[in-house]
Amino acid sequence: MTTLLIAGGRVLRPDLTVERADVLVDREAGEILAVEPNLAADRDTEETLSAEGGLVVPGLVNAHGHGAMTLLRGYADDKPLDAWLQEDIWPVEGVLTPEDVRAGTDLALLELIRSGTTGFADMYFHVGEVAEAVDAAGLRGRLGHGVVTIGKDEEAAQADVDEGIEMAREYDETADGRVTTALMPHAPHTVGSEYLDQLATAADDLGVPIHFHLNETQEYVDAIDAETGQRPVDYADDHGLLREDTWVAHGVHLTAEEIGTLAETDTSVVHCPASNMKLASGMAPVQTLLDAGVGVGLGTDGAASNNDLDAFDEVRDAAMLGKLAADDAAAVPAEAVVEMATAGSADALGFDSGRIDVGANADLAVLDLDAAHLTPAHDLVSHLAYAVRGSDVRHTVCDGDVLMRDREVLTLDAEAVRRRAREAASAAVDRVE
Ligand SMILES: N[C@@H](CCSC[C@H]1O[C@@H](n2cnc3c(=O)[nH]cnc32)[C@H](O)[C@@H]1O)C(=O)O
Ligand SMILES: [Zn+2]
Repeated sequence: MTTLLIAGGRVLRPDLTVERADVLVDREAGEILAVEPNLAADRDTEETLSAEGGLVVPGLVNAHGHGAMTLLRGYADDKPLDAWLQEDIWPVEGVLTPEDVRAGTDLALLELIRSGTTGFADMYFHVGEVAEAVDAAGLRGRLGHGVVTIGKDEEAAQADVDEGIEMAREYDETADGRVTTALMPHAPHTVGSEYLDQLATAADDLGVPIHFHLNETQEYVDAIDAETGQRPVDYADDHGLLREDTWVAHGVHLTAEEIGTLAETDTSVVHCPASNMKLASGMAPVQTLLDAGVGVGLGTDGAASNNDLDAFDEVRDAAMLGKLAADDAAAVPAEAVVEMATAGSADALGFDSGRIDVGANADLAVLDLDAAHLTPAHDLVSHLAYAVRGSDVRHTVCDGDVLMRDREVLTLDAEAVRRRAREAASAAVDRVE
């Protein structure tokens, strides 16, 4: 066994207390071996990371996004969801090559590592490229092909469903278990009902979870109502999409009955506050979801509706918007948002991560607390919720491997990644214009 020691700092524990402790990691198993004060390096210790003056936190988990949309960051802003997708985003996505998706995903992974995110969910296409990128960059990803059948003839629709199933089969449990998959119908109204049934059956066959956009805008809710006369949650439930391992994105426009059904079926909801604000989709009832016992995680959504992948921004936005939505400054407190971005998102994705504890995945980040905007330090959980930024991350570790040391990313050539993404983005835009 070889070990990695993270020494000299304070540690955020699963109960959100902070203690002085070192963290010892089994590199081969990718697991945390010990969390105790004064652990010394021994002959098994290959590497020591300094956490002096810092705080060791679980690597954040970004539970909803579209990685390669980094290529479209700043390409089209200030529009509502439907117009933005149909007029701007989908035309460019239509010309993206597998190499483009690789370049955009690499850029996303670079940004995630640099801001202390170690686990994420990705709904996109050319999933083979995404899986290879995640394997090489060293993060943990739950990946899927976003299936859309609306507006396609039967052959094309079936081909998209088949691709979703094939990708989930091919890449599940690859990259030493860091890459897992899910079946990802884009949304209840963009995938035909017979195809939803096929995907639900495939999820049983393959033993993988289901993920989709749910009740993101009033228009999305109205589309299902017009088609079926049902609320989308009932419709999704009738098609067997709501399960203990299902996680849905957004959940902005939900009735009390729908929230009850999500709780009963153990479906997790991933809140994406920045995307919801930017597209004016609405305010998710986050405190009501928490009160109902629904598992809640956090996501950035794609970089084109955010416009960055810094999960610490999302944590702060979730607390702010949660209070506004509940009209109550005590709603969605600091502890709740920190929990959502760590254990909440990890649980939603089925990762044994999101907690610094013996036996958990060694997915963690070390934050530098030595900064003007983090002074003084009355309460570090408050800082995590309201003041820390992704740029405060000093080291990032996933599965026992160091992905960033002293702000130098070790698994990606940052310069080359940015150059390739710039080139891919401008060539793609040139092809549509
Ligand atoms: N196979 C599909 C692609 C689906 S990937 C997932 C899709 O979700 C889109 N997307 C990004 N953000 C959002 C959102 O907030 N709501 C709904 N869709 C989104 C994204 O642009 C991407 O096209 C096709 O051929 O069109
Ligand atoms: Zn999305």
